[in-house]
Amino acid sequence: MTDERPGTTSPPAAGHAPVLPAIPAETTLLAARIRELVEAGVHTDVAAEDLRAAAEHVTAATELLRERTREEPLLLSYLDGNQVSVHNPVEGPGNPLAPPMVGLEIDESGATSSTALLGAAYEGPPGRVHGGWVASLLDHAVGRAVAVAGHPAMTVSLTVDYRRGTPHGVPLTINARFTGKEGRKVFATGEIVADGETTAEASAILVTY
Ligand SMILES: CCCCC/C=C\C/C=C\C/C=C\C/C=C\CCCC(=O)SCCNC(=O)CCNC(=O)[C@H](O)C(C)(C)COP(=O)(O)OP(=O)(O)OC[C@H]1O[C@@H](n2cnc3c(N)ncnc32)[C@H](O)[C@@H]1OP(=O)(O)O
Repeated sequence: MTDERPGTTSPPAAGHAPVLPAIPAETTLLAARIRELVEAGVHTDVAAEDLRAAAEHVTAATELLRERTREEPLLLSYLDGNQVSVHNPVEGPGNPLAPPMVGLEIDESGATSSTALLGAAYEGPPGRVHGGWVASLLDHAVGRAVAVAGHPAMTVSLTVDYRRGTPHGVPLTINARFTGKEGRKVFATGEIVADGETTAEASAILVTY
């Protein structure tokens, strides 16, 4: 498929996702606006006629976006400079589902750290982030950590200990590190810290591909 959007690379060779020199600002902008829409949608208390009017605006936007679509799997569509899909659902700046997880600090021991701020749309228990999303953040973080360590792999086992509620609306720090390798099995741990307290910990087994 040929892509004629400005700022994108030429079409992908088979099996290789093109790397964007820079993610088009409009891609990030649209995802950010949709995130705001979702957050407004779960908080709103406007009258029924206003809900209906808003729904019509959203329908118009959806129809505009559907005018031209891509067919290839999202992970293989575009990668950013860090080799993560622009549309990854955890950190993809172009995916409104992604909170997104941002930044990737790597210390001298290889431990990784990123941040995320999840709004009320991610609520599970009252005032707290849904446990599935807590696990998603940790799954992604351990995947990132083993890739950074030179062993890209897929998670086959993820054990999450929910120590205390992970608050929404509060910046979260997500730490992860590669801890070892045995044949194709790669081991990693992760944790989420909010307000200086660890809210969840994970240990993971991943398998190289
Ligand atoms: C997916 C990425 C593609 C390309 C990405 C490109 C660039 C990426 C760069 C950086 C990445 C950065 C961040 C990552 C971000 C996003 C990626 C998405 C991450 C996920 O979202 S990921 C969560 C979901 N994940 C899955 O969707 C996996 C489903 N799964 C499978 O697709 C198969 O499972 C497979 C193919 C992985 C292995 O299958 P297989 O047939 O090749 O291997 P096999 O079964 O033989 O296992 C080999 C050894 O692992 C042991 N083993 C297996 N399972 C175990 C378990 N549960 N517990 C303990 N040990 C286990 C066996 O006992 C054996 O051990 P031993 O060698 O000692 O005998």
